[in-house]
Order: sequence, then C-alpha cells, then structure tokens
Amino acid sequence: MQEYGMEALMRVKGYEMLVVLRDNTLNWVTHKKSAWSKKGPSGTVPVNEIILAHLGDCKQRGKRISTPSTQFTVYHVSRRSAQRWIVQAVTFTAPDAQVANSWVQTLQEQIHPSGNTRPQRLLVFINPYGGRGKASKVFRKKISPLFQLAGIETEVIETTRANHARDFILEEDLQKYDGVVCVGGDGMFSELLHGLVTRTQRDSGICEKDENSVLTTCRLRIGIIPAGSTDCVCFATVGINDPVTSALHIIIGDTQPMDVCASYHAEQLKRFSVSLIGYGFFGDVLRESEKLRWMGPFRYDVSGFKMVLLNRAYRGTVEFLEADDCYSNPRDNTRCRTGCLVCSESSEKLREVMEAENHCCTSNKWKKVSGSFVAINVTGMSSACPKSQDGLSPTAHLADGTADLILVHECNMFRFLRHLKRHTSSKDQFALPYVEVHRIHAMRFIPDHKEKDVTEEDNIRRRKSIFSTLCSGAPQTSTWNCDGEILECAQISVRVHHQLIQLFARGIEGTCCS
Ligand SMILES: Nc1ncnc2c1ncn2[C@@H]1O[C@H](COP(=O)(O)OP(=O)(O)OP(=O)(O)O)[C@@H](O)[C@H]1O
Repeated sequence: MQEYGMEALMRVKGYEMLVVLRDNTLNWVTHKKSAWSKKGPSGTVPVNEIILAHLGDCKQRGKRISTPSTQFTVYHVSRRSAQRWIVQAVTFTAPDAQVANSWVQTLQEQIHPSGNTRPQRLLVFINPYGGRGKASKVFRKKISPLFQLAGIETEVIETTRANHARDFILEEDLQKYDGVVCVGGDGMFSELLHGLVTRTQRDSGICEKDENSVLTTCRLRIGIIPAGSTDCVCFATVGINDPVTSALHIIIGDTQPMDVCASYHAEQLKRFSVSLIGYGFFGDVLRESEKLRWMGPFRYDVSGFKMVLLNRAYRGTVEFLEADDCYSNPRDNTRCRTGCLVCSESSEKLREVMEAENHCCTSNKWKKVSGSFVAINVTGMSSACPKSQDGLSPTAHLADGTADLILVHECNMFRFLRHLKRHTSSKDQFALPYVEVHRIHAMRFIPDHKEKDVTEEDNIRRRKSIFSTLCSGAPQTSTWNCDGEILECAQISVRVHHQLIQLFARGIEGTCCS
C-alpha cells in the first residue's frame, strides 16, 4: 500500500482540529491546546477500519453535490466495548473545497488499494426460521443498510428448506461472488461449510471421501451474521454475538483462516465440523434434546440435567496422533487472539512435522488410551459461547492444524459436575485426576462393544418417550454429537484439516496471555 502523509487544519463540530493522515492512520486532535481552549472530539482510526469517505455531511451521502463542498464525512468502525463494534460518522470542514476533495480521494484510494481484500459482491442466505424467526428482520433492518453504505452488492436468498443453502453452493456459479454469508445459527453455518468444502474439492478434482486426501482451501470466505439460537462459531471467532459487529468485519474484509475436522466411519466421510465432536455426555445430551425440540433452546439444559443424573460411561479405546507440544499445549494458559503467532506460523511447522512423520495415518506416533469414559470431546477451537466464556478448551487455536482431545474418565456424578462447572469459572477444568487433555492432529475411537446397525425402528423406539431411557437399561455405546448433528455410530476417526476455510473475522481481539 502506498503511504501518504497529509495534514490540515479543519473544523469538527465547531472545534479547530489538526487532522493528520499518516502511517495508515487517520488522526484528529484539538489544535493549540491551552488551559483556556476547550478540547474537541479527538479520534484515531486505522485506515483499514474506515468504511467510506464522501463529500458533504451525513445527509448528503449518495446525493450529487452540485456546489463545491468544503465538508466531507468519514464513516468508521468504533469500539463500543471490548468486542462490540458500531459505525460512527465524523464530518470535517476543510478550509476550501479543493482540500476536502483531495482528502476524500486520498482516503478512498487508501481504503480500496489494489489487491484489496474487501468484498464487493456477496451471496447471502437467510434462514427465515432461525433464532425464532428474527433472521430476516435482523438482515433487513441492521445489515442491509450497512452493506449499502459500504457499496457492497448482495444477492439475498431466503431459504425455503433445510440444505437449500448447501445445495445452492454445490450447484450454482459462484465465480461472481467474493464471499458467502449466512444469517442464522450454527446449523446455517454448517450448511455453508459443507457446501463450500465439497464444492471446492469437486472443482479441484480431489476426493474428499478419502481420509488421506489433502483438501484444497476454499477461496470464498464465510461471513456469519448471528441470528440463531446457537451462534457458537460466531462467538468463538469474533468474541461476541452481535450482527452489526459481524457485518463490519465482513465490510472491512477481515480474514480468519480456520481448521476443519472431518469425521469418518467405515471409510465413509460423515461430516465436517469446526467446534465440538463429542461422544458420551454431549452425544447423549443432543440425542435427548431432539425429543424436546418444542422447548426451544431450554431443551439443552433439561437434557443436560437428565444426562448428568444418569451418569453414563462408555468403554472403548481412543487412539490419537499428538501434536508437538513445543509450539503450544492445552495447559499453556495462553489464548488464541487476533494475529495469533501459533496459528500464523503453523503452516511451516506442520509441513516439517508431516514430512518427518511421512503421513499422519501411518505415523508411529499414535498413542492409545483404553477405559471407560463419561465424555470424549474433540474440539477444533475453544468452543467458547456466552454461557461458557472460555469454552471447552480455553487455549485451543482456530487455525494451527490441531484440535484438543478431552477425555473424562468414568467418575461419579458429583465429580463430573465439578468438571462441567469449571467451564463457567476461571478454574482449570483439566486439573482433575479423572480428566486428561491432548493436542492432536487426528484421532480414532473403537468402542469395546460392537455397535449394532441402528435402524429407523431403533430410532423411533429411542424417541418414543422421555422416560424410556430412564426405565430401560443403559446402552453400551453412545453416539457422536458433531457440531450439533447426531452421527449414528460409535466407531469414528477424526482428522484435522489445516486452515481449510476462511471466515470474515479476525479472531477475538485482546492479549494472548490470560
Ligand atoms: N427454510 C428452512 N426451513 C427449515 N429448515 C431450515 C430452513 N433454512 C435452514 N434450515 C435448517 O434449520 C437448521 C437450524 O438453523 P439455524 O442454525 O440457522 O437456526 P437456530 O435457531 O440456531 O437453530 P438450532 O438451534 O435448531 O440449530 C439448520 O440446520 C438449517 O439446515
């Protein structure tokens, strides 16, 4: 980007200010500060957080200005609180129209340099039923005006059925878009994830079903406007579930690469996921909650409570390929934050590891733990959410090619509750003798008991009554909860695909040490 240095005396809200554009930052401060002069509204904005600069004041945006204007207005991102972003507009009055004109031109050139990462055309999917039906209104009232302000063209599709968005991405021409956006919850995000990953592999002739395939990174970035009842992916990548904040990350073209886990059963690809893959407790909670859909989001609390009381454990063997802990480990007490070095340096390190190991599936660095488990969780990111601000694994990284494997060995109900409770406090949830955690590249689980092929009849019987599972004996195998979708199998293998997708986000802003 070409560096400009400009400064001029201008007026902002009647105050005389020195306005400086230097080092990719726009800065305005009260001129000639003295004990008697009143301080004006000073400000500093990085140029990449400016949305638009135009001649005239706010009311003249988009209008043709016939007389030369000495005023110009800058719309920029402003931080209302730690993670919440809003738009603010500042109108500057320059000494003459020529100065105003040259500032607008320079600012616009700097906002849109060549090779700009800001999207110009987006494909937007709205789930009209997401989050109790508020998604369409959220988009129309809050988001569409912001995209218009930024000059972003949108093609908006209100979905009419489940998998509408996924199927559209799989079949239609996507060349004209710079990104895809979902307005909805984690289920909608998952549709975009599956559509984009599968489409990208198909277009590049890669067999995604083969566990050993190196998958191609998706070109299109994904934007998430949170409007569902569960918005965990947004929360863990932006730090807040706020539609306006997410829209601003999209507008300024933030990019956050992200790892994706692929789950396989019987040599078949089952699903892609980015947050939780859980067996035992979280698998059972999801299965139970499906029977209670009519309760809305409250169903997770009810089924969670029930499964804690039942205190089930499942026998099996977990095998995993552990990551090198000289780069990071799940107990190092750091946090993956904007500009995370562990993530940004991971490509080089992973290449070295993979070359040394030959291939992850044949590596002899696999470790094995057999036993009886209350929960087996694999999480590709912290899985933070408003209820658990630090998530399942607070130090997990978004894009370092690893996931965290958390094993909760058989223990009584109170001990398991103690572990769960630590997800909502600052206490270390892994500092318990019956919990172990490993940073991994891949894992496999083999249940001790041979799983029956689950038939539709079995499913109907399982769903029949809320009390059926309380009355019948405990099942010998559980099922997997894969980002909120049930996988009807116990045996599974999981592989982390490094930086397979990119989001319009920048990770959570803040310091990397807790
Ligand atoms: N028009 C539609 N009709 C029915 N289902 C849809 C439609 N559009 C999307 N879906 C499906 O609805 C599911 C839930 O959507 P979404 O995640 O946006 O909302 P949510 O409120 O967070 O839902 P939940 O908490 O049930 O996951 C998704 O899995 C998606 O496939």
